[in-house]
Amino acid sequence: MSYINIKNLKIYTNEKTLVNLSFNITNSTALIGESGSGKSLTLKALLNLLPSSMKIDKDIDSDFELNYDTIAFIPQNPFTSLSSMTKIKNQFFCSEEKKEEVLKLLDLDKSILNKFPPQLSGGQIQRVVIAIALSRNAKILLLDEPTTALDFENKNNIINIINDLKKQLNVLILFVTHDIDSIKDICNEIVIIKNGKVIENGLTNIVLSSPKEDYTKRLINSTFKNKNFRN
Ligand SMILES: Nc1ncnc2c1ncn2[C@@H]1O[C@H](COP(=O)(O)OP(=O)(O)OP(=O)(O)O)[C@@H](O)[C@H]1O
Repeated sequence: MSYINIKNLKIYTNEKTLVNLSFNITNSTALIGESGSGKSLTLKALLNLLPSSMKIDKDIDSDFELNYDTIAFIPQNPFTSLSSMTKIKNQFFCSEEKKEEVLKLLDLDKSILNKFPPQLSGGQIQRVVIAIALSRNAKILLLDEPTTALDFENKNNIINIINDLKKQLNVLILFVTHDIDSIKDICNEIVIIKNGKVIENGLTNIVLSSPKEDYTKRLINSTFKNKNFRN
């Protein structure tokens, strides 16, 4: 299995430090925090997409180069990452065999290749975006709140699919969300952040069953409340 060791990541402007943290991704890591805690900036730093007004100091060790080919980014709103006027088959850049192989992994029928994105459901679009990412043989999936825009059924589908992929493929996962419920079965490690700093981290089942910090307890409780509300 590959690894990414974020020894230090500091993101700052002339006025203040927004993110200053370190954590490892050795299998599947969830990055959890309330709004404004620095989740998106951390992802953008890994993708080299920070705005030019921000400065960055980073010391990252990994056993592969982090670039467009090795990082697959699954955005919060997958609709924006496909071209709506282009058939799905023309949004892949790989062999026909590879297309069929990744569609199968994502439980998508190959008839989808001849459709345009607006003809698909939100859950199908999400899976197509992941299929395209996997067709590039990415080594890490960066998932930015991938369940937020989905309804309850599609959300469960995508969680099951990510879980299956994790078992079948040798791919690292960094799953960013404020919804702890969606990661508890996927990510073996959890990193809780607040104001750009790590508050608590460790194995998911341990942190969730005996959180040390009040902030973590609050996040867990709010997830629990939301779950009751949704059901
Ligand atoms: N372009 C920017 N210029 C200045 N500050 C910014 C900029 N983008 C984000 N910030 C600040 O950096 C901090 C972290 O923001 P970030 O978007 O990473 O939070 P987040 O955890 O992803 O929140 P959310 O869950 O709401 O998406 C916040 O205080 C935010 O106001």
